[in-house]
Amino acid sequence: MSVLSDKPVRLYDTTLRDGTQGEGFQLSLLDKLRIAERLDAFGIDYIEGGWPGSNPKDVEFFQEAKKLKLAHAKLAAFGSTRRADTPVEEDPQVRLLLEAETPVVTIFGKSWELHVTEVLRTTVEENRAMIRDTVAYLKKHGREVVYDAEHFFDGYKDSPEHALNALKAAAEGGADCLVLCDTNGGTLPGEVMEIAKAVQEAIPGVPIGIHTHNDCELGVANAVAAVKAGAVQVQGTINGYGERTGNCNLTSVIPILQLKMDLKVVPELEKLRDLSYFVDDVSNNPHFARAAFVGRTAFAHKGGMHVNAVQKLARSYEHIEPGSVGNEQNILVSELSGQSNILMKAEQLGIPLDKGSAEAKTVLQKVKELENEGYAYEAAGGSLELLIRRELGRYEKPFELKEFHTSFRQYRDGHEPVCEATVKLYVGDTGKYTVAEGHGVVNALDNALREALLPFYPEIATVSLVDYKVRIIDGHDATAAKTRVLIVSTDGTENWGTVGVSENIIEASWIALVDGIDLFLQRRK
Ligand SMILES: CC(=O)SCCNC(=O)CCNC(=O)[C@H](O)C(C)(C)COP(=O)(O)OP(=O)(O)OC[C@H]1O[C@@H](n2cnc3c(N)ncnc32)[C@H](O)[C@@H]1OP(=O)(O)O
Ligand SMILES: CC(=O)C(=O)O
Repeated sequence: MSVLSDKPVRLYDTTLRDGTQGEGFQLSLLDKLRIAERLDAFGIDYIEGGWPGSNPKDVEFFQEAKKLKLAHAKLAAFGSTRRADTPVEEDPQVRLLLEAETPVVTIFGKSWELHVTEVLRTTVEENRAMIRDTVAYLKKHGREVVYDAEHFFDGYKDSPEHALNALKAAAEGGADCLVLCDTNGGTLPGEVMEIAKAVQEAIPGVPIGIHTHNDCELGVANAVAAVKAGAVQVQGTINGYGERTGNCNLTSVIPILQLKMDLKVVPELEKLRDLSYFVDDVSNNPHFARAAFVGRTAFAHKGGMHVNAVQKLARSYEHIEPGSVGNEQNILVSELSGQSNILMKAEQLGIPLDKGSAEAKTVLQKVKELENEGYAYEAAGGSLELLIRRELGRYEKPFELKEFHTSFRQYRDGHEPVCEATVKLYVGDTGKYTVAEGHGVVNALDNALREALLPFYPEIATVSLVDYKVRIIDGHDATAAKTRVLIVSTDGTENWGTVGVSENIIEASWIALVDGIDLFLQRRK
């Protein structure tokens, strides 16, 4: 028995085809092959690799993909029906579909009369013949044929009779699955459910699938509605990449099917977040922090009341156990915190702190005062740690700063401009005064600070800056606007964020910079 036949719902991934129709999502041949391997390892049932009739990369993909050792997934080549008035055996695009030599071929065809007459500019009879002929031809060549009924819901709403007749043509040709597509993404879940049921009554015995787009932010909801109505194949993309606002997000629909609807679709759901990050990384796209299930903030608790509750019982504010999708709980500290947030952060630092203690209240009050001045500790865990350490007497000053100075020199002879910084500090009784240049003022300050500290703390050579962000915070009550600088430092193993706020951008940068080094030295102690 096929591994797939055990599954209540099969997952059909089109990241490599419809995903690449999305703006900003491009994949090289190697990227496609790597993603295909990962999708297979994760337990995706069908991987649509591309459209061989579209470009040489997709032709090559199917050649190269033959060398992949896929353990579970079936590869699908995607294309359209034959063109109007062209015999199917003479259609070059259909020939390329066969030459891809995949076990599965997916073709799309028109369901909406408007598209038949206005876009294809042919008759409804010829459209049905195009669908029937192409499916039958591919079946004759031994392929499993998935039929994507483009614009099915719009077509059905316009004329149920026409849309069903077009779909029947695919069933007559022998299609293995009829996939109802919400191509323009404008259909609502109730409509999807109703129409999916009507299709099964009109064409009994042929499995149906669902392919949705996210134009109304309903891609996932519509796929779930179709499954509830009997669909057994769900098409979508990892992280919802795809044309316009994207496709049904498999990264959301998979945990919904598995955890909420009790339909086991993948063997190791806890690998979901890694897969999501992998596809972002390979396509060089930033991770979407607020993504459901897999986003960085999906289980981040900020409000004091919530943190208090999750400390007692995680599920009081978590709809699933974060680890079940490979994610984790994150407690944020901010002006919205209560003592519970501070206690949890202190516990993570290994510092015992009691609720109601003077120390807990002092730290909380300090955080709220500083956030009111413009500090933001959410992304600056390093500065927060320093604040807690200082307030709780777990801090030893590694150096005493006396002064710093920066300059920017622009030459008139075409010489590159130069940024220079000086730093004067003391480590114990020993004073140090250094001068350094840099590509910018912050870089020059960073260089001068390191040069001053290196003789005392050679280990800071491993620390470098990985991110620098500036934000202007509005002035209020007749105060001037302030600058908030967030810096992320790394020692190659761990990253930590620090924050500085001042009316002066250089001073704000300096505060964040010094905190970054200071924290590293505190932790070493
Ligand atoms: C809903 C979907 O996502 S379907 C997938 C859409 N994806 C893509 O379009 C990406 C890949 N596309 C391509 O690389 C190119 O568009 C190609 C190679 C397929 C076609 O390129 P060209 O031959 O230059 O045609 P062009 O793209 O300008 O127009 C598409 C043609 O296909 C025809 N066509 C559209 N849908 C279908 C269909 N289901 N069956 C047959 N022909 C179709 C159109 O009528 C049009 O032909 P016409 O201008 O003679 O009327
Ligand atoms: C087939 C397809 O990609 C669509 O209808 O959106």
